[in-house]
Amino acid sequence: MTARTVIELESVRKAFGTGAVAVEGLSLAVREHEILALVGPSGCGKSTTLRMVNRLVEPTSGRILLNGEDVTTADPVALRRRIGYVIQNVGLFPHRTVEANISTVPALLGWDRRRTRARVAELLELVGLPAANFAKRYPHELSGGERQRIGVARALATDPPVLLMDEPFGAVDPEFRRHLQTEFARIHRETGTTVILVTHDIDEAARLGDRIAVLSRGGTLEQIASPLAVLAHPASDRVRDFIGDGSASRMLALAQVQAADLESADHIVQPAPAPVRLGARLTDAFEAVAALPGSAMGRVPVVGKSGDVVGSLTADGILGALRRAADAAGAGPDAQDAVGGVPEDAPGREPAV
Ligand SMILES: Nc1ncnc2c1ncn2[C@@H]1O[C@H](COP(=O)(O)OP(=O)(O)OP(=O)(O)O)[C@@H](O)[C@H]1O
Repeated sequence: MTARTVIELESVRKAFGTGAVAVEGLSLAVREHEILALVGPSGCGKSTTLRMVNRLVEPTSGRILLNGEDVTTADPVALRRRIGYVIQNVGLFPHRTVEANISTVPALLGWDRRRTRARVAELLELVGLPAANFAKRYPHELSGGERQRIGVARALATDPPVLLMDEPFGAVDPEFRRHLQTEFARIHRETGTTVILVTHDIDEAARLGDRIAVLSRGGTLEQIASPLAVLAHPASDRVRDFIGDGSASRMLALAQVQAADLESADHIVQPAPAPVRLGARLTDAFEAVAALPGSAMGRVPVVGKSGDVVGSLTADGILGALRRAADAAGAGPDAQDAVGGVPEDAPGREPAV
């Protein structure tokens, strides 16, 4: 089945008055419910691309369609109410409470108090900041991470079908950033909103993105594919340079232990070491094998859903699994989607957060 396209950019170009061409002939399609991570080096046109979707920036030429409708002919205010927007440092109104901040768009739409209050409570619950503790606070009474989550709640207030996020976790320290990414992956699973996420961080893109679009200078699309396909088969030297080192460890975090990677359970030395689950991330399997005592002969048992041992795994098996995942990513439908086009549905995967 082919996923529905929600946002489509057709040969979009943006030249600023200064003569700077931020985006040149960019075509890409964003599928319903996916997180498309837009990555690339500083100044390659990521933010400009995002801001053209909600008309904070007007394209010089080309078309941008939202559910098949040309956004350049839509009323910009009405358009922005249908598209949530989250930026670094959030931009909460400092003199308004959390509740009032989240209620901004519902108030503009004339929602009554009861409906608005119920929605605020629901959203605060969703982002893990219960209304009883947080609704009446002011932004300066929150940590940076809490403000960021309020920004997400505010952007989701009227349940927009599309969410644009520009470096949403950029302002928080790396450890908490990881936590917010995990939280956001959960929120996304619950809401199913279609998301374009701008980030310069390939790890964030690989963790959160269903697909990654890699741009190079001048808003040129180098590759659009699943995280595994981008890591295993970079489409150009520019993509390779952008990804840098560490692809193998990133791929370990994305690929899973599958039945095809297992050897017989007969070779497991007794007493059996703690098992790894079928479907676990290869990173977890790798750590389990690395932590084995010498007596285990480098082999961990693997259990299925019911907890029964279904086979065993060694370091060689993990390498084989990594190769299989890389090959599958290269052969998958997304691999053909090197530049533009509307690829077929990718197989669903659990976020690697
Ligand atoms: N309002 C503007 N006027 C003139 N040039 C601009 C304007 N906004 C962006 N640019 C230029 O367009 C190019 C793309 O900028 P953009 O902010 O979209 O890049 P980016 O990939 O989001 O960068 P970063 O990762 O550093 O935020 C840059 O060369 C930038 O200087």
